[in-house]
Amino acid sequence: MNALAVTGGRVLHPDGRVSEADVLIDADAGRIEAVSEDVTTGREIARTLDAEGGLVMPGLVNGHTHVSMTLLRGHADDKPLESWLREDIWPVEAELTDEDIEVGAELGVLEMIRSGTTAFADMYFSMDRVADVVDRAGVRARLGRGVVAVGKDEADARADLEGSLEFARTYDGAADGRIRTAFMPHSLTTVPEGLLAEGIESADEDDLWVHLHANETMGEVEPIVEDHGVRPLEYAADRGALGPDRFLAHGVHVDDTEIELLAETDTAVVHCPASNMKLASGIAPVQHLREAGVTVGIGTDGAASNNDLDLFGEMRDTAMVGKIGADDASAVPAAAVVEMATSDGADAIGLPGGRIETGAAADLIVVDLEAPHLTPAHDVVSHLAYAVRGSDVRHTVCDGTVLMRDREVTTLDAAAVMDRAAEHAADLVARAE
Ligand SMILES: N[C@@H](CCSC[C@H]1O[C@@H](n2cnc3c(=O)[nH]cnc32)[C@H](O)[C@@H]1O)C(=O)O
Ligand SMILES: [Zn+2]
Repeated sequence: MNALAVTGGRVLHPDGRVSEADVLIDADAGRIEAVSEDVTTGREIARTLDAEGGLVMPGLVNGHTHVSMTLLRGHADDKPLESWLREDIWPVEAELTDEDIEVGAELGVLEMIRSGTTAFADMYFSMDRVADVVDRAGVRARLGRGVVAVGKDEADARADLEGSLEFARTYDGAADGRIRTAFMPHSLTTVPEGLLAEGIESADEDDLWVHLHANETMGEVEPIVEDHGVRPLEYAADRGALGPDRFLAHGVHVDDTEIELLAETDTAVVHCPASNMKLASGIAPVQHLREAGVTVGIGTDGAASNNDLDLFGEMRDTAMVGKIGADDASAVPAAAVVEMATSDGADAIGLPGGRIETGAAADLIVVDLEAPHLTPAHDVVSHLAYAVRGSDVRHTVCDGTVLMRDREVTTLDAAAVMDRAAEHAADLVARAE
């Protein structure tokens, strides 16, 4: 066995307990072999990661993003979804080249590795380039090409749809299985009903997952109710968009019947609190969704509506806005938020990881707990939800491979990635003006 040992720290167990333990990893198999005190005794250990003064926990799962949008970080702020997309984002996205997308994905993945995210779900264009970055950087991802029909003629919209299915078929299982895919219609209002139903039927024939934005703003809910006389998620269910191998981003404006429908169909929701606050979309009923038995993950959404990809910030936002939304300070407690960012997130997007236990995927991080803002440590789980920042992550491991050691990313050249991204972003915005 090519043994990697994470030693000297405390471990966050799947039941939320924290205890002193080492973690033994089979680096070739990408699997956790043992979680116990002193895993090194009597064993030949090829490499060690020092977790002294730190917490070993599952790598975080960013359940919904558009990773290459890092190039648009800070480009257009302070607007609601519809006008933000149409007036600011889509015109710039029309100028994106394949290389821009690759460079933006490198920047986003670099940021995620440095803030403890080991898996993410991504919807964007030129996804072969994003897949290449995921492969090189060593993270795990569920990737899909977004389908948008608005502003396109029938032939172009159909080509977009075929492209999404084709990408999903071709790349599922790539990067030694670290890449999984999905058919990704953008939303219920940007893809017409015929195309939506047809695309989902084709996806089902090939056992592909499905991911879309749903019930993000009232502006998306109202036209569906007006045109079809049903709530958006009833409309979605009738077109095959709900089920255990599907997940929705946002789910902000969902009523009781829709929450029931999500639970019955075992459809997961990825909550994106920062994006929902920044675009003033509304407050998702996270406590209510969880109580109804819906699997809820957490996502940053794109960097243009966040504006970072730090899932620790997102955990804090999830707890805070969850309480305001429920008008109850005991709603969405720290432990729930940690679950949503780890095991529930992994389940929501259907990737391995999210648990530190024997037999689980070796996707884990070490969080440094020795810092003023983390002192005293009455309750480590509380710190994870409320006080830890992405910059407190010391090491990041995915699929048994060390992606960051002592804050040094090993799979990407951080300085070069940042330079290239800044240059491409400036050119991109200049072209669009
Ligand atoms: N093939 C499609 C690409 C769609 S990718 C996904 C899209 O989602 C957009 N997006 C980013 N954040 C959000 C959000 O919060 N809600 C809805 N769409 C978003 C993003 O800008 C991108 O255009 C096309 O030809 O247009
Ligand atoms: Zn989105």
